[in-house]
Amino acid sequence: MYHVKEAFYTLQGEGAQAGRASVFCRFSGCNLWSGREKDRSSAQCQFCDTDFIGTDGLNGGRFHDAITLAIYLQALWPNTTQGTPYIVFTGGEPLLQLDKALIDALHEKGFDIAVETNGTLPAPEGIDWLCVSPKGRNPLVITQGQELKLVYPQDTAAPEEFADLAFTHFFLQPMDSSFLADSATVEKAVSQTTEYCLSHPQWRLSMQIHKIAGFA
Ligand SMILES: C[S@@+](CC[C@H](N)C(=O)[O-])C[C@H]1O[C@@H](n2cnc3c(N)ncnc32)[C@H](O)[C@@H]1O
Ligand SMILES: Nc1nc2[nH]cc(C(=O)O)c2c(=O)[nH]1
Ligand code: SF4
Ligand SMILES: [Mg+2]
Repeated sequence: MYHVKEAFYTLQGEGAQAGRASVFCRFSGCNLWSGREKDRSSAQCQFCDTDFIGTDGLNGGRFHDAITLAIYLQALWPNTTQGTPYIVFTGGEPLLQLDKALIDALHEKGFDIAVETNGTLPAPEGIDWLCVSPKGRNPLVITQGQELKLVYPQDTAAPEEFADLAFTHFFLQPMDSSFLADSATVEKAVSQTTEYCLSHPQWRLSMQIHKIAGFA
């Protein structure tokens, strides 16, 4: 059984594929936070910007098997022959649920498959675009992929710790803390990130363009 918080068609807002038309499938649940505000300060990941509890979001629900979910997700892609269909699995932590059966079912329908993961769980085979976003001291079990996208700054996860891993692209994404009780300003995180990228040209700035442009 797959638990999906929400699913929708939008533009990828982050990283090297930013601007690309994508079906997003947000799985429910995460291994680094319960998703409840009362648990945030004791969670292994404390700056999450996402509601991933339950199945009550747009197009959310429980899906019994891979074929049923793949048909449901395919219907969110427009009826066109233009471009390669692209799906992004996120969450919550998608690697708690994404499996080979669902990957195979979507490949069969012509999709390229992207995953946004915290990198602490093993990935099934067949993912076309793997984006790992380390969280504090939580050890990575995935140390290679297409994209390493670090939220910056994090006290306990400096870019230098990840710079030698086998990723094609290295991004720093300013921490959005606007929703946190003791929020530092987002502008400060953006300027710190900018400074870091200017002095360490291996890294590129990833702005969350969906938040700037105001789409999902
Ligand atoms: C909500 S997470 C879900 C996927 C996975 N659990 C992960 O952490 O990568 C999706 C992306 O948003 C990023 N993100 C989460 N909270 C953020 C924040 N407050 N500011 C900037 N990016 C954030 C994550 O690092 C990740 O790259
Ligand atoms: N447009 C858009 N792009 C995104 N890239 C990563 C997202 C995520 O929440 O994983 C996300 C999201 O929620 N919306
Ligand atoms: S690991 Fe990802 S989904 Fe889980 S709490 Fe952190 S940012 Fe949110
Ligand atoms: Mg998001």
